[in-house]
Amino acid sequence: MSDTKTLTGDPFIRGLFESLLKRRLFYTEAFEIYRTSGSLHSDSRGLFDYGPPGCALQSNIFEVWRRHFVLEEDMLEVDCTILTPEEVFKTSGHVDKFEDWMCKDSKSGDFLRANHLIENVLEARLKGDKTARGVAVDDTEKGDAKVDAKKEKRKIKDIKAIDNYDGTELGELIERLDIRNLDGNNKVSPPVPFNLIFKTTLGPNSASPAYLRPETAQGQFLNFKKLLDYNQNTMPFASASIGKSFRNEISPRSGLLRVREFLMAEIEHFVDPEGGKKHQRFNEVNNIQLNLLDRATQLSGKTDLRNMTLEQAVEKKIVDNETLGYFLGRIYLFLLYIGVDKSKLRFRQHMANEMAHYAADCWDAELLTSYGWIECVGCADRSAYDLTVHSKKTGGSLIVREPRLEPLKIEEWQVDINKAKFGPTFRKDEKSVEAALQALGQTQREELSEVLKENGHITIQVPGTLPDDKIDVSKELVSFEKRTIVQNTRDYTPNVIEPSGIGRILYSLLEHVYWHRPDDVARGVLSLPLFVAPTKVLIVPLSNHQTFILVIRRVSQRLRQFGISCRVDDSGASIGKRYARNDELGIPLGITIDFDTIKDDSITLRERQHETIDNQEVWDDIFKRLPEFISQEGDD
Ligand SMILES: Nc1ncnc2c1ncn2[C@@H]1O[C@H](COP(=O)(O)OP(=O)(O)OP(=O)(O)O)[C@@H](O)[C@H]1O
Repeated sequence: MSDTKTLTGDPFIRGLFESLLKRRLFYTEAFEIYRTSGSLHSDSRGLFDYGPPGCALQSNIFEVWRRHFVLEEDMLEVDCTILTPEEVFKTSGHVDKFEDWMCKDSKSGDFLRANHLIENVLEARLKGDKTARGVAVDDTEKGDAKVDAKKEKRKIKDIKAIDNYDGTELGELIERLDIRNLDGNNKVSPPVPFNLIFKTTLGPNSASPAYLRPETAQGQFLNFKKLLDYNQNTMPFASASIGKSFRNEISPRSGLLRVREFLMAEIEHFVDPEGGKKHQRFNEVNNIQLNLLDRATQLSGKTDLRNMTLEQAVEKKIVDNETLGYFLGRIYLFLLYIGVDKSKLRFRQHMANEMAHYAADCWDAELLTSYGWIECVGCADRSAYDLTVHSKKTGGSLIVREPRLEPLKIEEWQVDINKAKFGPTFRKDEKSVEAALQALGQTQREELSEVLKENGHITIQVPGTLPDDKIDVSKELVSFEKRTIVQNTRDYTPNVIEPSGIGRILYSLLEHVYWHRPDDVARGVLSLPLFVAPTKVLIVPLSNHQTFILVIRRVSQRLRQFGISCRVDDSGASIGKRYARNDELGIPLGITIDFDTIKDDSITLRERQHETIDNQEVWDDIFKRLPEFISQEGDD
């Protein structure tokens, strides 16, 4: 657990905070009554239900996300299917590579994610936690093992090298440092790979394997051509999607931060790879100052943040390009808008070994929580990888064709096929042989034309042909010739910049806005900004007399007509108590209905904190009209 502070500088106590969220039904563990009855296996963890304030908060955050990104940037929103046939995830690489390394506790049978286990044990050892000491460490007491733990921890935690360790490397560390399960100090098995995607089948005959998507991105890539047409063939453009994703996390132990079913909001911004990936609106964010933890700093083993403007970061090539920089700026503005604490936000660049091999650059917006710095939004330059692999696999065109301002003349080696003889010679293999010839690069074509001249035939690789995937093609069937080609159009596969995240933001935001009054530690306050607060107004009547009931009904109806959510607390508790109780729900405004209200329609309006309210004019207008809401005249 990381030692974080609340808004008021008090130590953050996770137990109290989580009890508030559960007590006020922000969320609850799914199937809880089955779990408490003992009839569920512990493997069913990592699944949660949101209650009324959790749902409202989530949908308000989405609403802001939609307005901030989709509407503001004119993005093309899609809602793609979750169930995905195996072919798609085989091509994208998820079936083979979407894996984490897993160990098993030799006694309890618990499964543990190997890299997290090592990180947690080393961190605990460095804090002097005796239960985290394996036998080897006990033997050497303060000696080498502690030094080892320090050295390894720095390498692993700060340089994030461990994210790319393979099973052998993780196994070697576990063995050498005698890493054991923190829960019970039992030895663990050597790590084995575990694929995180949930498998199922489509249709009754189970012959069509499918998966629940672990990200929303692939659906957006597969619809690229249609979206480009919809966008009247204009580049650049972005698609966006909000929806559920599923990952069979090995050990979902960090509450809402690591769950098996979560909401994802992903943007795929398609951009021309030529011209330095400039962004037309970069000037709108270039002065934003970000706290960056760049690759070079991490390589030197440090975690100092570099504060600089986005303009400087892109100029110095710390951030690879303007488009990536633009989205970092937009993510920053979004996070601050919904109430994230600026001092607990940093942007961390991925180390080369953390990124997918095709990624050009990648940054995570990380939020400081009691679980440490948590990746909440990833922002990656995925290059042209996904569109290229899907296009290669299916033959479908996922490219942009643009008219050239000036026709381009180029000399190119062409493949000429003698159609009349080709078919009868290769029969069923005709298409594959032709495809293999057309797939030859310029240099290969030039070399093979020489071979053809000398030997009268060439041998080429054609996958799937007998006996050994190799085919002889004679000079009667094919020839190579260099010709000048005039190109009036330009074809290219766009690169993709992808900001992705959302589920983890909700929990981290709640940690950031949580605090308690000095005299009431058990009762917390959630200082959520007005626009994301689940309920906007608390109505507190001073009496339960019939005349009050009518006024309360009228006020709450009027507020709802305006789309303003409200909640009435007409319990007998004191006003102060009632406000304090509802501060736990993050309600920013309160209306007290008192005896003056009955007499002259006046009300007392309470603002939880004298904070600046976003969109001040709208609220000024509402405040001005509040008396009107409660006046008799407007009564139906
Ligand atoms: N198990 C999860 N629970 C909640 N949100 C998640 C989970 N896994 C990923 N996310 C969210 O999806 C975003 C993109 O996922 P990405 O694939 O980059 O995560 P990751 O690097 O695999 O995460 P980790 O290494 O922590 O497992 C993350 O920034 C995070 O907001």
